[in-house]
Amino acid sequence: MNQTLAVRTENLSVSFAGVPALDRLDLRLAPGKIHGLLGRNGSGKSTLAATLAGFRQPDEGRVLIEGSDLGTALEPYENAVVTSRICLIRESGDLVDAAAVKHVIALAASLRPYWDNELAGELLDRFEVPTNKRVQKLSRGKKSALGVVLGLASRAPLTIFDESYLGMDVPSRNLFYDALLADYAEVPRTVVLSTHLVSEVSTMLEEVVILDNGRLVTQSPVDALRGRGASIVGPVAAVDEFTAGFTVLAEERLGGTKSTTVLGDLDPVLLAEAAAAGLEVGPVGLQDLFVHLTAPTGASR
Ligand SMILES: Nc1ncnc2c1ncn2[C@@H]1O[C@H](COP(=O)(O)OP(=O)(O)OP(=O)(O)O)[C@@H](O)[C@H]1O
Repeated sequence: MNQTLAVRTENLSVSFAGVPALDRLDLRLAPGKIHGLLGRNGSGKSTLAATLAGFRQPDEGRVLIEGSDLGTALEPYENAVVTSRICLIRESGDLVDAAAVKHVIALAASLRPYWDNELAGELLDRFEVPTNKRVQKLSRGKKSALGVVLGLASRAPLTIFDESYLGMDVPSRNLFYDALLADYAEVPRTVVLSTHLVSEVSTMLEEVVILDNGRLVTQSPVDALRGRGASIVGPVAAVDEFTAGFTVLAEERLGGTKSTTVLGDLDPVLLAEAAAAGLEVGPVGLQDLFVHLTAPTGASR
């Protein structure tokens, strides 16, 4: 049985040539959940993923990995006890180009303590990755699929997918999401999905971390985040009247009907007013909140 791992960062900072890529991050990733690591290009997602996985040493602060079988919290950098429990799959794949797929799989099977070979075989079939081909002969999408297979079949207690599935087409990405959810239900583990395809993954996520320019914008359960706003749907005039004075995140019109997404908590009085005006109130979309929270300073929303 896998032990799931919890992750904590304290004042975590990483810089490149003096420019911070991660700036004093204090994070907590609860064990056994699917976390979304969201941020715009260059916000620090890959740097964070690599640092959590022990590929990179922090310049300041630290990463601590905690699990019931680890005893004390341990730092992952150059620590095989911890890194054997972590699998980071990056978009680059980190694959040996000249090796055949079957040899890549055999190597992973020999290195990964929680590896499930049956699952690997099933997934290779499902993603139609040819096992006799060399990695360098695979299309970008099939290379990504191979990365996804390695990540899922590793069944590592902390599994991080750093935009590793972006090279796959939509049906293949959907296959990945289904396979991840099914296997996660069978073998719970801590999963981090780094992405900017927020709307695509939003229903799978339980917690999100949003980065912007290396800083933590927010860390929150998805439900709490979605409660930070509301979408109001109904006749155009009624929606406009109701939403006047709110910060508007997004608007969409279809004929005489309008959907406006606003920031702010709707109290019971406002909810009653909305119902009386014939308006439907729903939670805010994660994508709209993400765009708002990471908009360049001064952008008008
Ligand atoms: N090896 C490196 N050398 C120099 N600068 C780097 C290096 N890696 C990352 N950076 C810089 O650190 C910052 C964060 O980059 P990072 O790749 O972590 O962001 P990201 O959120 O993963 O971006 P993307 O979504 O575009 O992949 C960027 O400003 C980037 O230019």
